[in-house]
Amino acid sequence: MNSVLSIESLSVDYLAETTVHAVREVSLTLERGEILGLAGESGCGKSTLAYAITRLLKPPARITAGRVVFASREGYDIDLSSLAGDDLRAFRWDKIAMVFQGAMNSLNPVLRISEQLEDVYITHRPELTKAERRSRCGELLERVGVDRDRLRAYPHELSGGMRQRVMIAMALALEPQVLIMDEPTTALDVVVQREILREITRLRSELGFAVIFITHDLPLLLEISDRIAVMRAGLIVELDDALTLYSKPKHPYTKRLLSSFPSLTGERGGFVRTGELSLDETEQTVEAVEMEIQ
Ligand SMILES: Nc1ncnc2c1ncn2[C@@H]1O[C@H](COP(=O)(O)OP(=O)(O)OP(=O)(O)O)[C@@H](O)[C@H]1O
Repeated sequence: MNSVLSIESLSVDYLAETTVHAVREVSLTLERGEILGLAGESGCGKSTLAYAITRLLKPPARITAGRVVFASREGYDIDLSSLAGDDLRAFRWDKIAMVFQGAMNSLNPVLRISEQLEDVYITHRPELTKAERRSRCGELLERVGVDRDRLRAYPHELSGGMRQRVMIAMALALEPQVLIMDEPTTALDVVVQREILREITRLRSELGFAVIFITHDLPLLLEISDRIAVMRAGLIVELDDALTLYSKPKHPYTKRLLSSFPSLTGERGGFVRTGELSLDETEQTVEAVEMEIQ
């Protein structure tokens, strides 16, 4: 096993009027380069887990037990609870980056894309010259499928899909080893969503980072994930490779979740059963939707 992240018996409470046990003794290992899907209905604790991993939780949330350990490529372990302040901020961008659902709306409206991307390098790679920064920003944008001449654009001049790609570019700027994506494409239309997902799976093969991909959209997870964890009421109730989870679900809740997506039981679920992420199939789906739109 070659894991990059170990989550060990992690528990998170919200100390509100009544205490909510949002995450309960969750243990997970993320393998280097894998896409791990995290599925479950609204309120089951997916986002809380993501925030807890990256130590972005704010009161009234509190980690009450457990730890998260990052295994560097160089062979040393970092217990995230030992980091604070600047070290934690640097770690977050450098090693583990996050993309949220509404991320595209967090671009600064009065700054050009180039300035916002360059800022990442000014802060985290101060040794780079201006010319090196410029060229890296151009490469970054092209990597996520956006033309480098869009560097001069302001956020409002880009579509939602493009802005979300810019956010993904920004998350990848320092070549992190783990990318946590919480509903990163939910706000986008289906065609754009498909294109971005394809980009993410391609970049993962190219750059070798691991992904924790969070969504309530189980069919989508079955397509893109190597393994899937099903979460319910703060607990991981089942964790298996995507095909086994689909074809031989063990937990009654997983069965119920699967049966709540008719597309998985009808003909269109066929591609999932092959166990392969077929880009042709994805293409067909995109084409079908494009036809519908016309
Ligand atoms: N600030 C808060 N104060 C109190 N309880 C909270 C707070 N934030 C979340 N919770 C509770 O914690 C539980 C887990 O919420 P969380 O947002 O992590 O779930 P989720 O699976 O990500 O849901 P969604 O898919 O809707 O984002 C829920 O019961 C929620 O009501």
